[in-house]
Amino acid sequence: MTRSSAPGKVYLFGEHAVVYGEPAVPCAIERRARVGVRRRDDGKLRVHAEDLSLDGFTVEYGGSADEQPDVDVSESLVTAAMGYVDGAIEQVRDVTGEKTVGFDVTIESDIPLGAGLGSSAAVVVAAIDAATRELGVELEPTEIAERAFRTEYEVQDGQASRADTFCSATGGAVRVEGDDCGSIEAPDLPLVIGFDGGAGDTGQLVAGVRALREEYPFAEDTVAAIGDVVRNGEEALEAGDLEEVGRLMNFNHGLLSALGVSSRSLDSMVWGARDAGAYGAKLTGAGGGGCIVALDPTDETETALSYTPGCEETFRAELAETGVERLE
Ligand SMILES: Nc1ncnc2c1ncn2[C@@H]1O[C@H](COP(=O)(O)OP(=O)(O)OP(=O)(O)O)[C@@H](O)[C@H]1O
Ligand SMILES: C[C@@](O)(CCO)CC(=O)[O-]
Ligand SMILES: [Mg+2]
Repeated sequence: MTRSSAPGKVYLFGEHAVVYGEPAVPCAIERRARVGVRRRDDGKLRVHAEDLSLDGFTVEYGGSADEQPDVDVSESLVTAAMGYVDGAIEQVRDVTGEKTVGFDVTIESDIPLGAGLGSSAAVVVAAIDAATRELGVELEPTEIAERAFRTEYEVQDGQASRADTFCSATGGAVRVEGDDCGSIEAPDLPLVIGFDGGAGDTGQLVAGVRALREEYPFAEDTVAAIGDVVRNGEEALEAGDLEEVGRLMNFNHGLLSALGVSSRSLDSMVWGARDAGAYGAKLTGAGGGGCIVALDPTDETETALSYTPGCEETFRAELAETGVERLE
């Protein structure tokens, strides 16, 4: 068994707009997905996902596409989970040249699914690293990031940025603009997360923004305005000016809301954090439901969020300095 882990992330700035070439600044956090793999020579893929339903589930299939997995959980859950794992294994087969190899795959994760914390990227990055190493191939984090991006790109129907996968593979705070990806220095960030217990489907939310951009020219301007906010945010980060970073996060949330990707519970958590004195707060990731991220060095935001209707869980997030990590 070869195992790797990879972290989730929050966006300080720039989700959605990054899909259209604007810059974004995501930041890896200490919540990880761990993926263990063992080679199989019958070409089959057997996936055990501990956290995908209450009791987890196992699905085994292989060979031809008409061979349906035999499991007793909903088909949509299986399809969703298999898309990412399948895509990751396809990349592994491609890069190692072992076109017909199969795997037993076990996924454990403490990143909530579809909540804007990059669970999909973490699973794909950890799976690619573990499965290539199981076959005796060691990839650099940047190569893993590139392969993981291709997987997200396919699952999200040809609309994805490199931000989540690069951040998960390399760790730390990063800046992504098109195919230009790099690490940046960030000041100590007092990150507080609020989670509404819900989820959004990244592919669908990205498609919604795309439709809006096609229908209204000013939605294109909204996306460009997010780019301006990000560039200002980078300067504020460089200057270590957390108050300004917070103000720009607020601005960014308003623009995401205009693009239709916020929700009642996300807005109410954002306002809960602001009222508690956070420097700023915004939704993180694709939106639709899931998590907000706020900046607050005091305990006030966490306390306020724990009483905010719609907030199910609140916790402080630490920056993950390490991206993909080899466990054994
Ligand atoms: N623990 C897990 N086990 C199996 N599959 C998982 C797990 N965590 C995430 N996934 C896969 O990732 C999908 C969620 O990815 P999606 O991109 O919609 O949300 P996210 O990555 O959590 O949030 P965002 O992209 O907004 O940051 C799940 O439907 C599932 O296919
Ligand atoms: C919404 C989005 O910008 C971030 C999802 O975490 C999509 C992407 O970058 O691929
Ligand atoms: Mg995702």
